[in-house]
Amino acid sequence: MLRRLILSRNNTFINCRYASQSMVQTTVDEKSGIATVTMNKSPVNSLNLEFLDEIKTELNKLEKDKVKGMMLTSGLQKIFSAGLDITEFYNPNPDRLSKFWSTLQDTWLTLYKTPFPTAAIINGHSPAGGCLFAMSCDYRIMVGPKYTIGLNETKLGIVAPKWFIDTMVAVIGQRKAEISLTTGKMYTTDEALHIGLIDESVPDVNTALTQGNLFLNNFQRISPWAYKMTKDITRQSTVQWLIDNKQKDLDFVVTYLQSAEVQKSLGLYLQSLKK
Ligand SMILES: CCCCC/C=C\CCC/C=C/CC(=O)SCCNC(=O)CCNC(=O)[C@H](O)C(C)(C)COP(=O)(O)OP(=O)(O)OC[C@H]1O[C@@H](n2cnc3c(N)ncnc32)[C@H](O)[C@@H]1OP(=O)(O)O
Repeated sequence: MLRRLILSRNNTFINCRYASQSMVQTTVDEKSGIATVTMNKSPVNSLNLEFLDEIKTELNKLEKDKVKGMMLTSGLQKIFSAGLDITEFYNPNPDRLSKFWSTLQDTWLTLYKTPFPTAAIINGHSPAGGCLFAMSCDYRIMVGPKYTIGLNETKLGIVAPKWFIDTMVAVIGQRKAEISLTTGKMYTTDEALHIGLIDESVPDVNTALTQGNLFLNNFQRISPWAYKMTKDITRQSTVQWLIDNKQKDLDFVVTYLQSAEVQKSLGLYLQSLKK
C-alpha cells in the first residue's frame, strides 16, 4: 500500500491511499478529516468477492484512522454500481459462493454500522446491491436526471434477502418498500427524490461532492459518541437480525441460488444483458 499527499481543489492537502491495481481509491481531506472512497472496477462496479473484500478492508482502515466522515462514490462514467456480480451466482462454485455471500454480509455490516457518518454520491445507475450500498449510507445525493436506482431483484427472478428489504423499509417505509420490491422498480432521480429513496438530486458530480461535504460537516458539531449510539439504536433490529441469522441466511441463499429454476432465470437475465 502506498500513500501520498496531493493538493485538493480548495488548496488543502489530501492524504491519498492507493495500491497498484486497486479497485478502490481513497482520499482523505486533512483539514476536514472526510474521506472519499471511489469504487473503480470496470466496466460496471459489479460487486464480486475480491471487490467486496477490498471495500470492507478500506472501511475498516477508515475506522482505525478515525476519519470524520466518508463519501462513497464511483469513478466510472455512468454507473455507481451494477450491484452484485451475477457471475458469482450463475453456475457457481459452491465454496466460492459461500465465501462471496459471507463477505457480502460482513461488508454490509461494516458499512451499515460505521462509527463515522456516510454519504452516497450516486453518480450513475444503482440497481440492486448498488442501491443497497447507497441505502446503507446515512445520506444519499444523486446526480440527475439520467440515472436509475432501486432493488430490482424480482426482475431477475430472485428475491431480495430480509436484510436488503429491512434496509429499504428503514429508508422509505413499509408501503413504498413493498411496492418497490415486488415490482422490482427502478426509479429515476426525480422519482427517487419524490419517494425519499434519495435525499437530494443535483445536476453534476462536483455539486454532489460539495453537498456531501456540507452534510458530513454538520457532524463536526455533534459528539461522535452520541452520533454512534443513536445510529446503533436506530439500526439495531436490522443489524441484529443478520448477526443472529448469518448462517441461516447463508445456507438459504446458497441452496436457493443453485436451484434449477433460479439458475434458468439468471441465465436468461445474463443473456438479455449481453444483448
Ligand atoms: C427469503 C428468500 C431470500 C432468498 C435470497 C436468495 C438470494 C438472492 C439474493 C441475490 C441478490 C442479488 C442482488 C443483486 O445485486 S443482483 C444484480 C442486479 N443487477 C442488475 O440487474 C444490473 C444489471 N446491469 C444493468 O442493468 C446494466 O449493465 C447497467 C448497470 C445499467 C449498465 O449498463 P451499460 O452501461 O449499458 O453496460 P452493459 O449493460 O453493456 O454492461 C457491461 C458489461 O457488464 C456486464 N454486467 C452488467 N451488470 C452486471 C452484473 N450485475 N453482474 C455481472 N456482470 C454485469 C454486462 O453483462 C456486460 O458484459 P459484457 O461486456 O460481457 O457484455
